[in-house]
Amino acid sequence: MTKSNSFFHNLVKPFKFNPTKETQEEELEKIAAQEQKIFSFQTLVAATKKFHPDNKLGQGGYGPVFKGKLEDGREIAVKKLSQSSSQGKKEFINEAKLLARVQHRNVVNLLGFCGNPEKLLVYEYIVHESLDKLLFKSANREILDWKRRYDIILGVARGLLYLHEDSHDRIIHRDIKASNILLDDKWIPKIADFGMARLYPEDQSHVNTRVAGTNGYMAPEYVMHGNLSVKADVYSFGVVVLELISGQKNSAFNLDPECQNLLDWAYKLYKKGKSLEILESSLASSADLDQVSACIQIGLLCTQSDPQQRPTMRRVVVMLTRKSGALDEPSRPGYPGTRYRRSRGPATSSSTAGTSGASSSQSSTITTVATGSTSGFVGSHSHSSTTTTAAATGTAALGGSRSVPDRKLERPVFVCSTSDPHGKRPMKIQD
Ligand SMILES: Nc1ncnc2c1ncn2[C@@H]1O[C@H](COP(=O)(O)OP(=O)(O)OP(=O)(O)O)[C@@H](O)[C@H]1O
Repeated sequence: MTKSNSFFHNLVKPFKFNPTKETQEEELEKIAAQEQKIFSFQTLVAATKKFHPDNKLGQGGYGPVFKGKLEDGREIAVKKLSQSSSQGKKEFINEAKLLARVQHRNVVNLLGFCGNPEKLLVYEYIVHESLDKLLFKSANREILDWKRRYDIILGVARGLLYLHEDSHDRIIHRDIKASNILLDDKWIPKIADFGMARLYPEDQSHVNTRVAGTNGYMAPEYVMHGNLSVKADVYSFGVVVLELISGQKNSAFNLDPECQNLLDWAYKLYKKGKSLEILESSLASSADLDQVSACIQIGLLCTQSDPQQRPTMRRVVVMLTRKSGALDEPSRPGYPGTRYRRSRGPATSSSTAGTSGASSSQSSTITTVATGSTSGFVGSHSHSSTTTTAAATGTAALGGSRSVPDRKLERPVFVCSTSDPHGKRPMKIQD
């Protein structure tokens, strides 16, 4: 049955089977709610057994996530947005409706939402949950053999390409990392948390506490200058690629004391022609070594210091899927604290797309930082729980490192206050 047919069927059904006027109206309301993806609070309370702690899947920066089951049997994940946002109910619903239209095989499906009395988002439940749990916290990581890891790399690349170029409202994710990649029953990766900040805009007064990304995944130009573009996502994607290949977490890397982090290590080995040494040993039997070395090179291309040199996601997908052909030589990876030199030549069309607000933000945001304030970042293995914030006025900028007990701020964060008063609010890409 087509969608419009099913809508018509639903519309006439109550008149057929429910004789009283009240019930007809109730039914119609229900249908309208269904079509608009609005869930009642009671439905979600019942589905999660009153948000029972046993049903808690995890705690993210925006609030806890609970597993639930709807009356029709569908399993759901309900994200409870914590209360501190001043966003009105109407705006929330508008934004949620917009995001509900974002649909792609590699992006988590937002089933709907509830705006009152609490703000809740309802997602399809993804069986294998997040990649970080399997990759970094599980004794069962061999389950992710090379084929699965390669498919995850390709799927995430396609999902990001969709968000950047093909969705109705093109989106920069800003927080691509292993815990925001969920794996379904067929191990298909789904990007989660896209557009979260659209639903959760920050008050000006909260701007210096807004989570803007996660240590180890944030591109240097974003951390140091507040320059946000699609290339920041490309960078984070590159980190995830190298993490998937090595089984090492970039922000907790400690295998080689001479290397600051995983990227540094991968690049060093690459330059010596030994890049395959980063491959996790459990993958040795399942790996296609040509594919692995191509993926390492792509990971390094994505994490290059100069955002203009990084490929677009479209180019990444092409590189991942073509059978042969030489790849570009990656230059040194960047990470917060390193300086990068902009390439002098004209920007390619791909690299300029989406550099929203970059130039205007640069001067006022963090001139002091740009000259190399590095505290809290270099040597990420020794700073994995450092939090970095910029003052709302934009004067203190980087360098202030502190540990904050609040889960929301547990991770190192940076807020580019001048360029982006809404903190993590995802940017629409300029056409
Ligand atoms: N749709 C889903 N299906 C299954 N599990 C989910 C789903 N959404 C979230 N989870 C689980 O809930 C946990 C918390 O998710 P959430 O996205 O809120 O936080 P996070 O990504 O860990 O951190 P942050 O919000 O700080 O980025 C995830 O790690 C994941 O395991």
